[in-house]
Amino acid sequence: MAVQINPSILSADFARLAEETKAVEGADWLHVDVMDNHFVPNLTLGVPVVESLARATETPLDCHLMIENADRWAPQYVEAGAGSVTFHAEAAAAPVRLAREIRAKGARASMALKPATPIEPYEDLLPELDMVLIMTVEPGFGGQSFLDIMLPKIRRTRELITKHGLELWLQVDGGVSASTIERCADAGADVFVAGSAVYGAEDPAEAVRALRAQARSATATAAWACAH
Ligand SMILES: O=C(CO)[C@@H](O)[C@H](O)COP(=O)(O)O
Ligand SMILES: [Co+2]
Repeated sequence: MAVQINPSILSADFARLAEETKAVEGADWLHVDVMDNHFVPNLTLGVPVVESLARATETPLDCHLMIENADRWAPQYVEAGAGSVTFHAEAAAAPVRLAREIRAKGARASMALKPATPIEPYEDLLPELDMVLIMTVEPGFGGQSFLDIMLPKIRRTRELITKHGLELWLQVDGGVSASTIERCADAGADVFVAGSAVYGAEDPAEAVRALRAQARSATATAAWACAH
């Protein structure tokens, strides 16, 4: 099973974003946290910055929208150049219509769940998606501690993906580091967002390689992956 490591530029230096994208060359995707100070109590960046980032790097952009009114805004991030757009289930009025619109515009469609939102009500939506994001912290800030009470939700989500024979990716985001990534991989995650663990490291590109190696070896012995 392929694993992917997506550094979050939330932990990068926002005054040097173009250079910071180069510091993680070799990463699978660049994770871009969009926050509107309404859905979460923090404000980051919007469409114009995503347009500039898309021009500045060849690494595809994985935009994580922590914003209200996702139905209105998410398609604009595809137009801005994102290769994957994640909206929050809690912020989308019509998630099926939105996922179809994102795909029709040419990007991967992904849905995120806050820690208190269960996956089960969304089981029937999974075929409409390319990725599910299980938040392993409360969204809003980098550098928080990993919530290991989310591991059962990661396992249940992986079981649903397997049960329906789907190809969708399972992303985890929040507190993912050398000390937590193996538990996430063992539970069923295959796409790992890491902000402080990558940009806080002396050599961010080396941190990406090390996290990938750890995730790969944990996946190799994980029951969910061996059953494939
Ligand atoms: O979406 C978010 C936070 O809301 C994340 O993408 C963080 O940016 C991850 O940062 P670390 O927890 O890895 O430092
Ligand atoms: Co994020």
